[in-house]
Amino acid sequence: MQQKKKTLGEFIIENQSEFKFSSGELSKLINAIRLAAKVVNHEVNKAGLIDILGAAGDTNIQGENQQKLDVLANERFIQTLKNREIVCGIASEEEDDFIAINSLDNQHQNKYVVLIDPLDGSSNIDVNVSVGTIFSIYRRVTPIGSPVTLEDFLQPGINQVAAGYIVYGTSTMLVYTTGHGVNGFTLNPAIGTFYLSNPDMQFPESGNIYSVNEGNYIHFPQGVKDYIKYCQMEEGDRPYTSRYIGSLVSDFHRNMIKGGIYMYPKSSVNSEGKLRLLYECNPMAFLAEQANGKASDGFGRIMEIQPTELHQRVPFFCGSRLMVEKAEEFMAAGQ
Ligand SMILES: O=P(O)(O)OC[C@H]1O[C@](O)(COP(=O)(O)O)[C@@H](O)[C@@H]1O
Ligand SMILES: [Mg+2]
Ligand SMILES: [Mg+2]
Repeated sequence: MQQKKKTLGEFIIENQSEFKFSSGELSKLINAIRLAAKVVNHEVNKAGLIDILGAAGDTNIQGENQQKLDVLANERFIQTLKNREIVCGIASEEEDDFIAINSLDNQHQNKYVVLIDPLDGSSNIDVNVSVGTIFSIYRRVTPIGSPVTLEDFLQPGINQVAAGYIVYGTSTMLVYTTGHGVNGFTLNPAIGTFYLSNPDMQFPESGNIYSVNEGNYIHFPQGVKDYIKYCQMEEGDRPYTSRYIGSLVSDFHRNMIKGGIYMYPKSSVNSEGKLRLLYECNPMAFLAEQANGKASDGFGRIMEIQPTELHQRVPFFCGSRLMVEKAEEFMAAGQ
């Protein structure tokens, strides 16, 4: 049965023709991400057996204690991409600044930059709850042949050429889009091959799951408080069910399959929310929109925000279209 399913490698080649004047560079890049995903998956799976649990002892530019697995996943993805000389720059949650890839012999000839959240859901690493990796790919805006600059990274989400995530859960899946729908691939760990298990993934237009850290409730804007109350009221198809894993990738993945909304609003303690625009919100927004879902900062489209900083945060509302629109209504009313 599985053999009939297309492998990720086959899918990448078959879909290369979707890109006009394709040089195969994007295919090579997605292949490199596939490889790094398998390497990190292998490490994640044996987390309890080798010394990669717990804090690494440093803090990243977000002021967060880096977990050993944050650092390891960061190194694996960066090394895999560097070794293949297919990107001209990388930005990561775990790196203060972007990394310019200037290998001498190719004279800055590569046209893509990659932004990654190497390990998403870090608070869940030590407790064996599913975590993930998030990636976002842009074509550079500075001329090929010149060194990459910050400008190449500070692009609005609408410019993404590809985005995706890997979820290291009960099974390991790689889910991505190149602007032609969203497809999910499940890893067969026995042979190390990703198979197309979830073609053309779609958010149900609405659902009955809401995902938010209600521990922050008293700090939320009135609009969010009112929307949460709306979700909990006995009326129509409500109350909804509250599900919050604390890993954006896993909460998003579940809501895409079952229908639901994920929220990380701003609050009186996090003035811009917690999630990072460039390597968390934009890639998930691209996937959501490609799967008929919606992604907003509570008032407008995430992918139209013009970034100003590499690690900037934005409020995030993402999921089934009708649920995000309802949340936006409450945000507008709560102003
Ligand atoms: O513990 P909180 O404040 O609810 O935050 C959980 C959120 O923070 C994150 O862990 C942030 O991502 P990182 O783990 O990559 O820093 C999201 O995955 C998750 O949804
Ligand atoms: Mg994250
Ligand atoms: Mg992270």
